[in-house]
Amino acid sequence: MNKKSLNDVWVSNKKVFVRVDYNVPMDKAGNITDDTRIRATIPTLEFLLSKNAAVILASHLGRPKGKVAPEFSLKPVAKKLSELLFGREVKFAPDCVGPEAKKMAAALQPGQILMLENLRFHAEEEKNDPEFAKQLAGLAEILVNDAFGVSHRAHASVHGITKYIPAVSGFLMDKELLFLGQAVANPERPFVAIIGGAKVSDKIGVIENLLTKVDTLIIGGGMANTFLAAEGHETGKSLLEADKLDLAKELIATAKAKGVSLLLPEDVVVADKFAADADRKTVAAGQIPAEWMALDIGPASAAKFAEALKTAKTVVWNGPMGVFEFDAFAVGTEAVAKAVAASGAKSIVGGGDSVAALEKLNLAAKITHISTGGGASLEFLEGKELPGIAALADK
Ligand SMILES: Nc1ncnc2c1ncn2[C@@H]1O[C@H](COP(=O)(O)OP(=O)(O)OP(=O)(O)O)[C@@H](O)[C@H]1O
Ligand SMILES: O=C(O)[C@H](O)COP(=O)(O)O
Repeated sequence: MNKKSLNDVWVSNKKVFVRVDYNVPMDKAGNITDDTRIRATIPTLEFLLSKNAAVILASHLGRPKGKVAPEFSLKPVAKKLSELLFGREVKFAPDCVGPEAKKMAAALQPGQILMLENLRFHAEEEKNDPEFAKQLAGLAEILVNDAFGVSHRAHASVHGITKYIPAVSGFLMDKELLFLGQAVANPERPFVAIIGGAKVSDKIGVIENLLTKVDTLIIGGGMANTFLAAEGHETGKSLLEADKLDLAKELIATAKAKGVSLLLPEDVVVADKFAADADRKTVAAGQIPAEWMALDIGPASAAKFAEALKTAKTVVWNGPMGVFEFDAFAVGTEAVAKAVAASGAKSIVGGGDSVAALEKLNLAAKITHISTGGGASLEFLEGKELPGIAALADK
């Protein structure tokens, strides 16, 4: 990449504004249920602290819509970070701008960490407001952007701020760009992509772009129904996007024209209602009964997909193969998780559900790269320019 990274700049004894994506899931009691995004930034933080930088951390959490909302406070995140740094103090500023934040940032000493309160408590963050961006920039001398997960948003803390202080990527950002970048620009072949999840409409761009790059495209999950219907199959009460049938037909034709092997489910697990305890049976993809709905891929599909993954050298996976939240319909997603892990390919996985399946099966360690980006990794795979990355300083 022709962008400057943390290794290219002098940070010793400097005040460094580190934008992270600590938008982590929490339960109702405010406990962090998955700290992956926090742990993923530790290498950047350890490096900065070892260089005696004064670290000012900023993140958003949730979508508080520009208003102060205590349930979206980053305070529990500061506590968790302190634990992950073996008890090192993480100071906490009650706001990300204003006199208190300014005072605390000014007083911060080399080797200390200060976390600012949720950036999205100010509507100006999402509006990319120049004055707000200037205030954030005023707290530090340089921006280290380690927030890959938010790099598809042109927000003040990742975009506007770079007009006032130089911006470089952190090590997590570097890692994301390296693995995702290599997969789309220079994949070792065969390159197999697995796309699942609820709707085709969410992932049209990704499917279109991947069709120009992959050798095999596997489609599962709810979105597969629209493709099955496009091939003339009856899909009963399954989730179906009738307005995307022509598009699905076009995508099938594009795959054919490009010589991409497009794999759709050949059998599905159908349910008599959308419920964890629904009656279920496995049927051929072409024989979904009128009153039933497909909620998972069947065993023959899982075996077909696993076969394609066996020889893969690069795998990209996003989205579950079925209604993974219900144990009875998580079998297909788990079978794909096992096949991706066993493939020995360079594997890149994004999307909360796919990662959760891998973690449940204790297979996450077998994956080459688990992306911390949801929407950001999808937009990257679509081939879009991400504003947070475009704004980094050129080399
Ligand atoms: N056959 C199906 N019918 C209805 N819903 C389905 C089906 N298969 C999968 N889903 C649903 O798709 C949802 C996930 O789709 P989504 O596109 O959000 O996936 P994702 O990219 O992995 O996103 P996330 O980051 O939230 O995991 C799950 O809630 C799952 O229940
Ligand atoms: O979780 C994410 O994908 C990022 O933190 C971005 O969050 P957003 O979709 O609310 O901008």
